[in-house]
Amino acid sequence: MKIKVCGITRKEDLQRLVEYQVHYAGLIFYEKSPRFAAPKIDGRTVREIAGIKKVGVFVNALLEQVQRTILDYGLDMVQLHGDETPAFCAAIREQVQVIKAFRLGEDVNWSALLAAYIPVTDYFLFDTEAGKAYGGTGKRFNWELLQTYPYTHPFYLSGGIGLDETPELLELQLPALFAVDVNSRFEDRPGVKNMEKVRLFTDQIQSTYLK
Ligand SMILES: O=C(O)c1ccccc1NCC(=O)[C@H](O)[C@H](O)COP(=O)(O)O
Repeated sequence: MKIKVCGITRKEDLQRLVEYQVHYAGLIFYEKSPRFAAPKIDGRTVREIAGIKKVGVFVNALLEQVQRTILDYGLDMVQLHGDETPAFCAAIREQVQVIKAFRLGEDVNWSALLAAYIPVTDYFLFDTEAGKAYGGTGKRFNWELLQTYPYTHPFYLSGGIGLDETPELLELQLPALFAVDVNSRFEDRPGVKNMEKVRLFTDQIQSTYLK
């Protein structure tokens, strides 16, 4: 299982993720997020750090803004966390791989939600529906829903995952589960990661799954 740590705003945290062999670092380019990366870490700093895939997270951004940020920050992937259309995903996918995020609650109609996005994305990400918030809420959704996921299209599991969830996470038998995405449960404050918690988590995941 791959690991993504989202909400990175500091060079030192990004460097530590490389050291811990985390696969993906998420940088949030949504100005209403307390983890908005742009004012805190610049493109050159991010581009110069190798050894980890950088994922830019956007919420209903303009195509040109996403395209410009991909180049400025050397993004490997884009995660679309708002109400982006399949056509928008397809346009971004001409440049980099695309993760489309969906927020889940108690129930889901998988085909109505996802079918149109399968041909235009590389991965899905399932996060938690929590009022008007787009992400980073620290809340879990009903993981039982995942037992009914009907596709082979790979997905990231997200939403409220902390160290307490690791045993349950490691027991999940879901063939399409590709990666786990963590964020606010590994912070001292928004945008400042608690790297000791990240290290414990990566050790637990990596000792179970072959990297
Ligand atoms: O984290 C944010 O502030 C955020 C704001 C707006 C859109 C997306 C955002 N985060 C995206 C992520 O991929 C988070 O890791 C995901 O929502 C899970 O967060 P958490 O429940 O805190 O683990």
